[in-house]
Amino acid sequence: MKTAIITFIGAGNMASSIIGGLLAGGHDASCIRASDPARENLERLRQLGDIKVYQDNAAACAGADVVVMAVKPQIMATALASISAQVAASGSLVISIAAGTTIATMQSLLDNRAPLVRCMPNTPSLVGAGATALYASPEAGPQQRKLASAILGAVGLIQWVPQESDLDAITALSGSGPAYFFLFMEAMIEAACAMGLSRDCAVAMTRQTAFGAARMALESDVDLRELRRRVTSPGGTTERAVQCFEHEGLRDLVAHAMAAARERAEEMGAPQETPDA
Ligand SMILES: NC(=O)C1=CN([C@@H]2O[C@H](COP(=O)(O)OP(=O)(O)OC[C@H]3O[C@@H](n4cnc5c(N)ncnc54)[C@H](O)[C@@H]3O)[C@@H](O)[C@H]2O)C=CC1
Ligand SMILES: O=C(O)[C@@H]1CCC=N1
Repeated sequence: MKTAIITFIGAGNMASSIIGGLLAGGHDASCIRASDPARENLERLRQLGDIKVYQDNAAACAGADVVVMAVKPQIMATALASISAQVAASGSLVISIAAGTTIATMQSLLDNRAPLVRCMPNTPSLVGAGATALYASPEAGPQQRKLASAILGAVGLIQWVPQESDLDAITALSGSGPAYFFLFMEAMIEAACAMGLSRDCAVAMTRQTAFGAARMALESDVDLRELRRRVTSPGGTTERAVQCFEHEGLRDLVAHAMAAARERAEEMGAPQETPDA
């Protein structure tokens, strides 16, 4: 089977991580294209491999098997308009990684029944440890779903979801999730410094603890509750801290914060009201 020609519209952080993953997985660099108005971003991408770079979105899409939309949501309408003719002519699969922009919005902007995949990756894709959920429009066939799996699977775990609205919950979970863990780590570091530890020591110990806990959560054959139980000696220090978290409403707080994130994802996906003339 011939190597798929994949065009990235937008050459920022997420595009660069996915391209890095594709190249590391052996995808032929000459079959990867990226288009961005910012020349310095294209130059940065060229350091990853000998990919083709463009400052003209339409030219970058001609003959592409897949077009990955990796621009900010507010740029999406302009960017899709710039490629709609080429996408229609080539029958390209369009994959969007933008938060909020729905399949219906994209299809209306592309002005055809283009096969589409919408997905929600996260920033750990930058280190090959991403978690991406995907949803396909009915027009996308099995081969195109397989291609999308291969592209996003190059930077970590992938999970197909059965309905588009699931992506809003995924955004609240794994899309925004890295920030929740960073916030918790920041709070631990601040508490440790307040106890008199040096900042360097607090940062090093917090980072390694997060890394070790994440590895155990991924690699252990027991569930999270059992892993937690094994740290918690009866009558000991962990028990005291966990009681404090439970009594002071950590679970409710997490549920509340994730509901707020999902609500925002839904707002971003809602059709924009046009002001009365
Ligand atoms: N940062 C995150 O945690 C996550 C971001 N996303 C989504 O990924 C998308 C990209 O995010 P980043 O890579 O972080 O943004 P970024 O700002 O690093 O990259 C966007 C790129 O688009 C380029 N651009 C602007 N106008 C353009 C146009 N008309 N045509 C082509 N390129 C254009 C910019 O020059 C920039 O290089 C966003 O839609 C975001 O919602 C999805 C999941 C997680
Ligand atoms: O904060 C945001 O809106 C985007 C989507 C998920 C992560 N960053």
